[in-house]
Amino acid sequence: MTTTVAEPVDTTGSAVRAQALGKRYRAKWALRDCSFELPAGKVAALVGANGAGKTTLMSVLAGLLPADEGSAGTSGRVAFVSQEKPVYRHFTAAEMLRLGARLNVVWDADRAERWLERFEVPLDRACGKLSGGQQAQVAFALAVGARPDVLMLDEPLANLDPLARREVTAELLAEVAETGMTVLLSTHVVAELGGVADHLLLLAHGRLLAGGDLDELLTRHVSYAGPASETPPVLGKVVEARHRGTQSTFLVELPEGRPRPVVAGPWVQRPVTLEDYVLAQLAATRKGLDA
Ligand SMILES: Nc1ncnc2c1ncn2[C@@H]1O[C@H](COP(=O)(O)OP(=O)(O)OP(=O)(O)O)[C@@H](O)[C@H]1O
Repeated sequence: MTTTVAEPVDTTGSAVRAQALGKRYRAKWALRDCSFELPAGKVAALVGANGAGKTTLMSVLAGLLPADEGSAGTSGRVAFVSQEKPVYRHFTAAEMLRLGARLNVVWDADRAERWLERFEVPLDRACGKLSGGQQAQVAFALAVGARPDVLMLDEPLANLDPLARREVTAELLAEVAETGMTVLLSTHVVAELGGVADHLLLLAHGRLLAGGDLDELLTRHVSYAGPASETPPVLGKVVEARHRGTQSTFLVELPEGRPRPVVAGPWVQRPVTLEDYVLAQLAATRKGLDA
Protein backbone atom coordinates (compact mmCIF):
# COMPACT_ATOMS: atom_id res chain seq x y z
CA MET A 1 0.00 0.00 0.00
CA THR A 2 1.24 3.47 -0.80
CA THR A 3 0.72 5.34 2.40
CA THR A 4 1.19 4.15 5.91
CA VAL A 5 -0.40 6.04 8.74
CA ALA A 6 0.92 5.32 12.21
CA GLU A 7 -0.68 6.35 15.47
CA PRO A 8 0.96 8.77 17.96
CA VAL A 9 3.86 8.17 20.35
CA ASP A 10 4.97 10.65 23.02
CA THR A 11 7.78 12.91 21.83
CA THR A 12 7.70 15.46 24.62
CA GLY A 13 7.23 18.55 22.52
CA SER A 14 8.97 17.88 19.21
CA ALA A 15 7.27 16.50 16.11
CA VAL A 16 9.85 13.78 15.55
CA ARG A 17 12.43 12.56 18.01
CA ALA A 18 15.13 9.89 17.71
CA GLN A 19 17.35 8.88 20.57
CA ALA A 20 20.45 6.75 19.88
CA LEU A 21 18.43 4.99 17.21
CA GLY A 22 19.95 1.94 15.56
CA LYS A 23 18.75 -0.60 13.02
CA ARG A 24 20.59 -3.53 11.54
CA TYR A 25 19.87 -6.02 8.82
CA ARG A 26 21.31 -9.28 10.14
CA ALA A 27 24.82 -8.37 11.33
CA LYS A 28 25.14 -5.14 9.33
CA TRP A 29 24.13 -1.88 10.95
CA ALA A 30 22.23 0.35 8.50
CA LEU A 31 21.60 3.04 11.11
CA ARG A 32 23.61 3.72 14.25
CA ASP A 33 23.49 6.10 17.20
CA CYS A 34 21.12 8.47 15.47
CA SER A 35 19.75 11.25 17.72
CA PHE A 36 17.82 14.32 16.64
CA GLU A 37 14.65 16.31 17.15
CA LEU A 38 12.47 17.98 14.55
CA PRO A 39 10.40 20.89 15.76
CA ALA A 40 6.79 20.96 14.56
CA GLY A 41 5.91 22.82 11.37
CA LYS A 42 9.32 22.38 9.78
CA VAL A 43 10.29 20.99 6.41
CA ALA A 44 13.32 18.81 6.99
CA ALA A 45 15.49 17.43 4.22
CA LEU A 46 17.06 14.03 4.78
CA VAL A 47 20.09 13.70 2.52
CA GLY A 48 22.93 11.25 2.13
CA ALA A 49 24.64 9.07 -0.43
CA ASN A 50 23.06 5.89 -1.80
CA GLY A 51 22.86 3.34 0.99
CA ALA A 52 23.38 5.96 3.73
CA GLY A 53 20.31 4.75 5.62
CA LYS A 54 17.62 7.29 4.67
CA THR A 55 14.88 4.79 3.82
CA THR A 56 15.77 2.73 6.87
CA LEU A 57 15.49 5.79 9.13
CA MET A 58 12.12 6.80 7.70
CA SER A 59 10.81 3.25 7.92
CA VAL A 60 11.78 3.03 11.59
CA LEU A 61 10.31 6.47 12.33
CA ALA A 62 7.07 5.49 10.58
CA GLY A 63 6.90 2.30 12.63
CA LEU A 64 7.29 -0.01 9.64
CA LEU A 65 10.56 -1.46 10.92
CA PRO A 66 11.41 -2.13 14.57
CA ALA A 67 14.50 -0.39 15.96
CA ASP A 68 17.29 -2.63 17.24
CA GLU A 69 18.53 -0.03 19.70
CA GLY A 70 17.47 3.38 20.95
CA SER A 71 14.02 4.84 20.52
CA ALA A 72 12.00 6.99 18.16
CA GLY A 73 8.72 8.80 18.37
CA THR A 74 6.50 11.07 16.35
CA SER A 75 3.78 13.35 17.65
CA GLY A 76 0.36 13.02 16.14
CA ARG A 77 -0.51 10.96 13.10
CA VAL A 78 2.15 10.03 10.59
CA ALA A 79 1.85 9.38 6.86
CA PHE A 80 4.72 7.76 5.01
CA VAL A 81 4.99 7.63 1.24
CA SER A 82 7.59 5.06 0.31
CA GLN A 83 10.12 5.34 -2.47
CA GLU A 84 8.29 2.92 -4.78
CA LYS A 85 5.01 4.83 -4.38
CA PRO A 86 3.08 1.67 -5.19
CA VAL A 87 -0.57 2.02 -6.05
CA TYR A 88 -3.01 -0.74 -6.89
CA ARG A 89 -2.56 -1.11 -10.64
CA HIS A 90 -6.15 -2.09 -11.35
CA PHE A 91 -7.69 0.69 -9.25
CA THR A 92 -8.39 4.05 -10.82
CA ALA A 93 -7.13 7.18 -9.07
CA ALA A 94 -10.72 7.85 -7.92
CA GLU A 95 -10.93 4.32 -6.46
CA MET A 96 -7.62 4.84 -4.67
CA LEU A 97 -9.09 7.94 -3.03
CA ARG A 98 -12.20 6.00 -2.00
CA LEU A 99 -9.88 3.41 -0.49
CA GLY A 100 -8.05 6.22 1.35
CA ALA A 101 -11.39 7.38 2.75
CA ARG A 102 -12.09 3.90 4.12
CA LEU A 103 -8.62 3.18 5.48
CA ASN A 104 -7.91 6.45 7.26
CA VAL A 105 -9.31 7.59 10.58
CA VAL A 106 -9.20 11.17 9.33
CA TRP A 107 -9.87 11.85 5.67
CA ASP A 108 -10.08 15.13 3.78
CA ALA A 109 -11.56 14.16 0.39
CA ASP A 110 -11.45 17.73 -0.99
CA ARG A 111 -7.78 18.05 -0.20
CA ALA A 112 -6.94 14.76 -1.91
CA GLU A 113 -9.08 15.51 -4.97
CA ARG A 114 -7.65 19.02 -5.28
CA TRP A 115 -4.15 17.57 -5.38
CA LEU A 116 -5.03 15.30 -8.31
CA GLU A 117 -6.84 18.10 -10.16
CA ARG A 118 -3.90 20.43 -9.61
CA PHE A 119 -1.58 17.94 -11.28
CA GLU A 120 -4.10 16.96 -13.95
CA VAL A 121 -4.14 13.27 -13.05
CA PRO A 122 -7.04 11.50 -14.79
CA LEU A 123 -9.36 10.16 -12.09
CA ASP A 124 -10.90 7.40 -14.20
CA ARG A 125 -7.75 5.72 -15.52
CA ALA A 126 -6.33 2.56 -13.92
CA CYS A 127 -3.21 3.45 -11.93
CA GLY A 128 -1.26 0.84 -13.91
CA LYS A 129 -1.86 2.98 -16.99
CA LEU A 130 -0.72 6.23 -15.40
CA SER A 131 2.84 7.49 -15.85
CA GLY A 132 5.34 7.05 -13.01
CA GLY A 133 4.98 10.73 -12.08
CA GLN A 134 1.18 10.52 -12.12
CA GLN A 135 1.28 7.43 -9.90
CA ALA A 136 3.44 9.40 -7.49
CA GLN A 137 0.82 12.16 -7.49
CA VAL A 138 -1.86 9.61 -6.53
CA ALA A 139 0.35 8.54 -3.62
CA PHE A 140 0.82 12.18 -2.53
CA ALA A 141 -2.92 12.85 -2.81
CA LEU A 142 -3.59 9.89 -0.50
CA ALA A 143 -1.00 11.15 1.96
CA VAL A 144 -2.26 14.75 2.15
CA GLY A 145 -5.87 13.50 2.26
CA ALA A 146 -5.01 11.66 5.48
CA ARG A 147 -4.24 15.06 7.09
CA PRO A 148 -1.13 13.78 8.93
CA ASP A 149 0.71 15.77 11.57
CA VAL A 150 3.98 14.37 10.25
CA LEU A 151 4.40 13.59 6.57
CA MET A 152 7.40 11.51 5.52
CA LEU A 153 8.23 11.29 1.86
CA ASP A 154 10.97 9.02 0.56
CA GLU A 155 12.38 10.65 -2.57
CA PRO A 156 9.19 12.47 -3.54
CA LEU A 157 10.87 14.30 -6.41
CA ALA A 158 12.12 11.21 -8.25
CA ASN A 159 10.01 10.48 -11.38
CA LEU A 160 8.76 14.06 -11.57
CA ASP A 161 9.60 16.44 -14.39
CA PRO A 162 11.34 19.71 -13.39
CA LEU A 163 8.12 21.74 -13.40
CA ALA A 164 6.24 19.11 -11.39
CA ARG A 165 9.12 19.03 -8.90
CA ARG A 166 8.82 22.75 -8.36
CA GLU A 167 5.04 22.57 -8.11
CA VAL A 168 5.03 19.62 -5.72
CA THR A 169 7.44 21.37 -3.37
CA ALA A 170 5.35 24.56 -3.58
CA GLU A 171 2.19 22.58 -2.77
CA LEU A 172 3.90 20.89 0.15
CA LEU A 173 4.98 24.26 1.52
CA ALA A 174 1.41 25.51 1.18
CA GLU A 175 0.19 22.44 3.09
CA VAL A 176 2.74 23.10 5.83
CA ALA A 177 1.69 26.75 6.08
CA GLU A 178 -1.99 25.86 6.15
CA THR A 179 -1.98 22.84 8.44
CA GLY A 180 1.22 23.26 10.50
CA MET A 181 2.29 19.71 9.68
CA THR A 182 5.92 18.65 9.76
CA VAL A 183 7.49 17.24 6.62
CA LEU A 184 10.52 14.99 6.45
CA LEU A 185 11.61 14.30 2.90
CA SER A 186 14.58 12.40 1.58
CA THR A 187 16.08 13.52 -1.68
CA HIS A 188 19.12 13.50 -3.90
CA VAL A 189 17.96 16.67 -5.66
CA VAL A 190 19.73 18.94 -3.21
CA ALA A 191 19.92 21.93 -5.56
CA GLU A 192 16.12 22.20 -5.46
CA LEU A 193 15.85 22.31 -1.69
CA GLY A 194 16.81 25.98 -1.38
CA GLY A 195 13.82 27.90 -0.06
CA VAL A 196 12.01 24.62 0.67
CA ALA A 197 13.80 22.94 3.57
CA ASP A 198 14.45 24.78 6.81
CA HIS A 199 16.03 21.84 8.58
CA LEU A 200 18.67 19.35 7.50
CA LEU A 201 19.52 15.78 8.46
CA LEU A 202 22.65 14.54 6.75
CA LEU A 203 23.33 10.81 6.96
CA ALA A 204 26.58 9.08 6.09
CA HIS A 205 27.13 5.36 6.48
CA GLY A 206 24.12 5.08 8.80
CA ARG A 207 25.25 7.85 11.13
CA LEU A 208 23.95 11.37 11.46
CA LEU A 209 26.77 13.56 10.26
CA ALA A 210 25.01 16.87 10.69
CA GLY A 211 21.58 18.01 11.68
CA GLY A 212 19.80 21.16 12.65
CA ASP A 213 18.39 24.44 11.49
CA LEU A 214 19.56 25.06 7.95
CA ASP A 215 20.15 28.81 8.29
CA GLU A 216 22.28 28.29 11.39
CA LEU A 217 24.21 25.50 9.71
CA LEU A 218 24.91 27.53 6.59
CA THR A 219 25.83 30.67 8.56
CA ARG A 220 28.52 28.68 10.34
CA HIS A 221 30.07 27.53 7.06
CA VAL A 222 32.04 29.82 4.77
CA SER A 223 34.05 29.25 1.61
CA TYR A 224 37.45 30.94 1.22
CA ALA A 225 39.35 31.21 -2.06
CA GLY A 226 42.90 32.50 -2.23
CA PRO A 227 46.51 31.73 -3.07
CA ALA A 228 47.82 28.16 -2.86
CA SER A 229 47.98 27.30 0.83
CA GLU A 230 47.98 24.30 3.14
CA THR A 231 45.56 25.98 5.54
CA PRO A 232 42.62 28.37 5.32
CA PRO A 233 42.95 32.00 6.47
CA VAL A 234 40.69 31.43 9.51
CA LEU A 235 40.40 29.02 12.42
CA GLY A 236 37.83 26.27 12.07
CA LYS A 237 37.20 22.74 10.85
CA VAL A 238 38.08 22.26 7.18
CA VAL A 239 35.21 20.38 5.60
CA GLU A 240 36.70 20.50 2.11
CA ALA A 241 40.02 21.69 0.67
CA ARG A 242 40.73 22.02 -3.03
CA HIS A 243 44.01 22.99 -4.61
CA ARG A 244 44.25 23.89 -8.28
CA GLY A 245 47.41 25.42 -9.66
CA THR A 246 48.07 28.61 -7.74
CA GLN A 247 44.67 28.68 -6.02
CA SER A 248 43.26 27.02 -2.94
CA THR A 249 39.64 26.89 -1.83
CA PHE A 250 38.49 25.86 1.63
CA LEU A 251 35.01 25.20 2.97
CA VAL A 252 35.34 25.86 6.68
CA GLU A 253 33.03 25.24 9.63
CA LEU A 254 33.61 28.22 11.92
CA PRO A 255 33.76 27.69 15.69
CA GLU A 256 30.37 28.09 17.37
CA GLY A 257 29.47 31.30 19.20
CA ARG A 258 32.19 33.50 17.72
CA PRO A 259 31.73 36.43 15.34
CA ARG A 260 32.56 35.70 11.72
CA PRO A 261 36.25 36.55 11.20
CA VAL A 262 37.23 39.26 8.72
CA VAL A 263 39.76 38.08 6.14
CA ALA A 264 42.15 40.31 4.29
CA GLY A 265 42.92 40.15 0.55
CA PRO A 266 43.93 38.26 -1.47
CA TRP A 267 41.52 35.87 0.28
CA VAL A 268 37.91 36.14 -0.82
CA GLN A 269 35.08 34.70 1.23
CA ARG A 270 31.68 33.70 -0.04
CA PRO A 271 28.58 32.18 1.56
CA VAL A 272 27.97 28.45 1.25
CA THR A 273 24.84 27.12 -0.42
CA LEU A 274 23.07 24.00 0.76
CA GLU A 275 24.35 22.19 -2.30
CA ASP A 276 27.98 23.28 -1.65
CA TYR A 277 27.66 22.11 1.94
CA VAL A 278 26.06 18.74 1.23
CA LEU A 279 28.40 17.91 -1.65
CA ALA A 280 31.46 18.82 0.43
CA GLN A 281 30.26 16.65 3.32
CA LEU A 282 29.46 13.72 1.04
CA ALA A 283 32.81 14.03 -0.73
CA ALA A 284 34.59 14.06 2.65
CA THR A 285 32.83 10.92 3.84
CA ARG A 286 33.48 9.17 0.54
CA LYS A 287 37.19 9.92 0.87
CA GLY A 288 37.05 8.56 4.39
CA LEU A 289 38.01 11.90 5.92
CA ASP A 290 35.07 11.86 8.28
CA ALA A 291 32.35 9.74 9.91
N1 LIG B 1 16.04 -5.31 3.55
C1 LIG B 1 17.36 -5.15 3.66
N2 LIG B 1 18.15 -6.20 3.95
C2 LIG B 1 19.49 -6.06 4.07
N3 LIG B 1 20.13 -4.87 3.94
C3 LIG B 1 19.40 -3.79 3.65
C4 LIG B 1 17.98 -3.88 3.50
N4 LIG B 1 17.50 -2.63 3.21
C5 LIG B 1 18.58 -1.82 3.19
N5 LIG B 1 19.71 -2.51 3.45
C6 LIG B 1 21.07 -1.95 3.54
O1 LIG B 1 21.05 -0.95 4.54
C7 LIG B 1 21.82 0.19 4.13
C8 LIG B 1 20.93 1.43 4.11
O2 LIG B 1 19.96 1.28 3.07
P1 LIG B 1 18.83 2.38 2.82
O3 LIG B 1 17.92 1.83 1.77
O4 LIG B 1 18.23 2.76 4.11
O5 LIG B 1 19.69 3.58 2.23
P2 LIG B 1 19.24 4.91 1.46
O6 LIG B 1 20.02 6.01 2.05
O7 LIG B 1 17.75 5.05 1.49
O8 LIG B 1 19.75 4.64 -0.01
P3 LIG B 1 19.23 5.20 -1.45
O9 LIG B 1 19.60 6.64 -1.51
O10 LIG B 1 20.04 4.39 -2.42
O11 LIG B 1 17.76 4.95 -1.54
C9 LIG B 1 22.41 -0.18 2.78
O12 LIG B 1 23.71 -0.66 3.00
C10 LIG B 1 21.50 -1.26 2.27
O13 LIG B 1 22.20 -2.13 1.42
